[in-house]
Amino acid sequence: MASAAMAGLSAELARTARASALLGLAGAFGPFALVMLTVQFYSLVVPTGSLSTAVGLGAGFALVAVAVVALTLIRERLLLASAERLVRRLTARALPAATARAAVPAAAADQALRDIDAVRRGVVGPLSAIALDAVLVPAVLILLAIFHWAFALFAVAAAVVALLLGLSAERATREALVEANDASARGARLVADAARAAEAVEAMGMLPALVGRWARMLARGAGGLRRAQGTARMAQAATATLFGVAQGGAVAVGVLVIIESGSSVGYGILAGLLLTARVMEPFSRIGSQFEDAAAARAAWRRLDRLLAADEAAPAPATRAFPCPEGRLVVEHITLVFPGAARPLLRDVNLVVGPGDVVGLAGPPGCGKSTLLRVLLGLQGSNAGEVFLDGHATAQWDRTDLARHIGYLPQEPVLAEGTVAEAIARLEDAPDMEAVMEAARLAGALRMVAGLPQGFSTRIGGRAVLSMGQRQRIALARAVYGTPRLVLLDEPAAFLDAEGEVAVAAMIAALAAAGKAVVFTSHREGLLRAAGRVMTLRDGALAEVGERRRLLAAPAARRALPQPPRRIAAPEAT
Ligand SMILES: Nc1ncnc2c1ncn2[C@@H]1O[C@H](COP(=O)(O)OP(=O)(O)OP(=O)(O)O)[C@@H](O)[C@H]1O
Repeated sequence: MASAAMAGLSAELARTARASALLGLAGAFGPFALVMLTVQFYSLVVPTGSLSTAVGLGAGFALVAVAVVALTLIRERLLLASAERLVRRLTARALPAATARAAVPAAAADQALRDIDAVRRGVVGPLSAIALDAVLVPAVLILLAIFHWAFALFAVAAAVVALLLGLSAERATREALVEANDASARGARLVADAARAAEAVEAMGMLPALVGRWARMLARGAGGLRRAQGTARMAQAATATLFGVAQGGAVAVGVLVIIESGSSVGYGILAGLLLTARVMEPFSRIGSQFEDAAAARAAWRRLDRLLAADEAAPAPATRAFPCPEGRLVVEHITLVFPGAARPLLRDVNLVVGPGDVVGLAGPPGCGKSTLLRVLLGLQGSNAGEVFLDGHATAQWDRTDLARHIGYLPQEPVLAEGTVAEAIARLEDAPDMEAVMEAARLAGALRMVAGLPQGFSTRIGGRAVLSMGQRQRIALARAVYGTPRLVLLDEPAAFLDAEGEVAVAAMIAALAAAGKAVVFTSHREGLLRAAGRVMTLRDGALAEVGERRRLLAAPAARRALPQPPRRIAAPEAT
């Protein structure tokens, strides 16, 4: 299944290839002229010893050489510009598609970027140069025919043999090389995942098992790869031999031409030699490029599959909407992950008005984080819709919607930069007053003040922050600016009791300021900060009754009428 995006890119590449080929044809007059000048040198200067003719021919030679270099440079520029455009457009399409669909977005994005690079190398690498040089062949053949039809015929035969050799070797190695490349991409994904959990891998002795898996994955493609590489090398050696034989053959043809025409003109042989080499040259280079070609082809296929899946579930056209209140309405959301036996979310309905605080509880894996991702529009659903102030979030332009939303993901990953930049959502010139206000609200001011350079401390590199410190900065980022809807996934997961109190205070302050707040938590203490507590059970969202909530609170439990205490009878002996 070819994606429309890749079909469009491939049509654009074809246009670039045609333009480059035309430039190449124009450039073909260069080698043509160079051969003619070389031949003239032998026929005019060698017998007469005329210095002025030699100088004139030398000047002509230099002029033509400069023109050839200029044309080659223009062609290279054209290819580079085209590759750059291709990379830009592919990145803009493939990166969001990869991260939106993958279970581990960072690894998927990494793979997509590596694939884009492999495609780029395919466009600007030696393979495209060979293809473009091959378009010169007809021009050189015409030139050969001018000397003698026998040269042209011989060169055509030699080129056809070289081409057949290259194509059959390519066909024999193609699948194995593409498969090996896919296996290596899967192995790279495994390593990327492992690197993210490097400490757990080492601490729990999982390294040998991981290395074993990786080796098995590579071994699956290795047999085919070895055979393919063997075939490719043989084809390369055969082409090199053919190249040598063709050179000798051109001399033989030249000799035959001289004998047949009865002339003693030696320059015919020279021209034949030079031009036959020119015809054979692009074909002789094919053999060494199979692996790069397979890597580019495999990368292109993976990107094509990714974009085709993205196009099968197209993102609707979006626009900006006003968000004066921040009223969240969730209607009949149902979500079934592909391959799952049951829906993770089943007809979920929820209304969160300005100043409302909803706590989401439920056992691990029941779908709390996924529901938050659906509310954010990061995860689609099979049915139902999410509205903010009456506008479907699916139709909302993401950048515009993001201004009205604060989000704390479960894993507080922070981008490289200063603490202030991280809180200000990577704005180039953060509004320090707003940054400090967000940090104050998130209870992070004291912690940031204790960092070596306060808000200017760089995150990443050697400045390693604890999970708790990162979570506080990520909380400040969530409330930075003027979000109307704040969604927090386990906001106190990495904090101590004092931190939990600070988060509860932050939630209360957000509610007092009229923000709609939804947060997930396993902590009963924090859930008490919610006006309503909902649980997800078997995909259905239900409100926890007031009495059960109070029962969960130790202070309130004492205030409630207690059921008569039953004293356990001693066990019968
Ligand atoms: N993109 C996805 N594709 C397939 N399954 C997924 C995807 N994302 C999440 N799941 C599955 O959905 C289930 C719910 O995950 P989720 O993280 O929403 O649970 P949770 O209630 O937040 O759990 P916890 O309390 O442990 O954080 C899990 O079994 C998870 O594997």
